[in-house]
Amino acid sequence: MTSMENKAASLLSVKDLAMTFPNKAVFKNLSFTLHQGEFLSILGENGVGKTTLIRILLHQLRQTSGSVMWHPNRANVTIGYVPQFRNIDTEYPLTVRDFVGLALDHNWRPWWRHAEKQRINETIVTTDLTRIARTPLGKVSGGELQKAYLAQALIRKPQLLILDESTASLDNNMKYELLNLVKRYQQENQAAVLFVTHDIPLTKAFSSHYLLMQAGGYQLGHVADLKESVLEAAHA
Ligand SMILES: Nc1ncnc2c1ncn2[C@@H]1O[C@H](COP(=O)(O)OP(=O)(O)OP(=O)(O)O)[C@@H](O)[C@H]1O
Repeated sequence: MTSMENKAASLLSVKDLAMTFPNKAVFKNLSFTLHQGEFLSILGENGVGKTTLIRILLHQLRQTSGSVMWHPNRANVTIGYVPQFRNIDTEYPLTVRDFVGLALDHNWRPWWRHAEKQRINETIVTTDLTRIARTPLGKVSGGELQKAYLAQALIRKPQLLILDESTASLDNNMKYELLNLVKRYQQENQAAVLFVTHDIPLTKAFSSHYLLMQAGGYQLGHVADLKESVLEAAHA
């Protein structure tokens, strides 16, 4: 995690970050560096500030103090985001393929250019959605829905992929299936991953590093160094 330990180029440096809401100090003095190709799991009890951190990184919230530096700069770092699972309307009319393509910026043109069609097709294949590409999103299973969100997040080839409890509520096979797709993308593209989770086995199986957020502090390290007592404390 530290720049000494990792020779890859850094993508994101968070320094002395603090966030205080009017009625609550969430975290302070949070510092870490995320490198290209790194898979960082963000762990911690409910309410410790994991989603708040992600919202700051996504510019949805402004931190109270501290800095977030992107390399080379924020405008040149493409981010993909996969949300937490939630049910969608069974009448939702867009097909999986159209839903995946929604994230392409096509300036309100009502058709896809050839290169865009190719990118959609490629992404559908790499996320294992070919069989259901023409199925309305409202008719697919929970695991397939999360794969469609992943495909939508991957379509612009992000250098950083953020998963905010995206595997919660999936069955165990689906969790592994989804994260295998994430891992393959990460490795083939030297992308970085931030994975917010309460799932310790998944952290161990897929991430290289962890950030354990705790009331009043945090721990940062290699997943091999995660201690059982720490895991239990994190497993709220
Ligand atoms: N916009 C807001 N205004 C005031 N308080 C907020 C706001 N957003 C979050 N909080 C509070 O900040 C704390 C951290 O919330 P956050 O959602 O970041 O925690 P979390 O670690 O992601 O929790 P969980 O694991 O339950 O998702 C909580 O006490 C929450 O109630």
